[in-house]
Amino acid sequence: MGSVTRQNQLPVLDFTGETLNPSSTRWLSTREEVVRALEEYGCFIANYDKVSLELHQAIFLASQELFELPTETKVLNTSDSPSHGYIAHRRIPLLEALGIENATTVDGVQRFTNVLWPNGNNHFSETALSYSKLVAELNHVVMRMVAETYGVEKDCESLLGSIYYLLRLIKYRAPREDESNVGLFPHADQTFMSILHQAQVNGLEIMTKNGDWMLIDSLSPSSFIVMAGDVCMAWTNGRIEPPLHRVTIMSGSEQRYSLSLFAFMRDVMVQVPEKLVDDEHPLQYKPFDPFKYLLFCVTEEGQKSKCQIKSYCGV
Ligand SMILES: O=C(O)CCC(=O)C(=O)O
Ligand SMILES: [Fe+2]
Repeated sequence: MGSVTRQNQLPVLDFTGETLNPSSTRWLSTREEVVRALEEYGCFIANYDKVSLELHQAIFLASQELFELPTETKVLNTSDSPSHGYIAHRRIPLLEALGIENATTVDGVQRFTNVLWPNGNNHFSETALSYSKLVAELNHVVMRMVAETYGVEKDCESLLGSIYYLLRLIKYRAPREDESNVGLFPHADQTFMSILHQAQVNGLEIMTKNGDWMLIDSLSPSSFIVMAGDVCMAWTNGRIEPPLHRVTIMSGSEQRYSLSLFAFMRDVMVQVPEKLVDDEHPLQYKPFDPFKYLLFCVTEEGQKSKCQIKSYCGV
């Protein structure tokens, strides 16, 4: 695999003001750029200022406060779904993560807060909920733009109704001299779409189509990385491929805090829209249940697979 390029080559697309209005010309031009970026890189940087600087600061402060809780408390955040609860890998000692299931709903956030702070923590709940809702809006905009560009709006409607969001709060500590600097091994997300956001410390690297690792840096508080997942690849019949990405933490750096808002789907069968199948693009994926796909990924067969989504539902 190639070396890491420092240059941030990802397209930066504007999602402020007029762009967010579906009847504006900026919406139309942006939707073309969205699809071009997703087809080329599987991701792009969105400049999105609906998350204010205050909210950006508040959510990362809330995250710091959360990780300061004792481990006995953090492990109480369990889930039936793989990797949705508390993660502290022995294989990757630098990483610690907590997931809030149904993070765009009052119930989901309350449930999480009640487990971690039995005496309540309204400030945390309100911050996590506002953040998740605003970032989920960005995901909706991107999904609509993709659907419109491919002319498959109707097919997209049922998917939009079946989305649930997981907000994963992540903390990486810096490695000691004798430790590996792996924060997260190379992987593609099992989501439809993921929206990543970070505090000041870099570490995220994304693989380009020619096999180079590209360090994502110079991000501002209004920068969000919008990244396709496996389910999006299947739905678009392979047009949009999720990028491999990893996290590398420099020794001597500060702790790194990041957030992933994951769009997963439940109670729906994902099926390639008819319009996306033709002689040039023969059907590549059978209809599948994206929730069962998550369960497949943690089976022995899923773990061994080089491309899990193809093993699960590839034609
Ligand atoms: O920490 C990051 O920036 C990336 C996190 C990530 O890739 C994930 O949670 O799947
Ligand atoms: Fe990821």
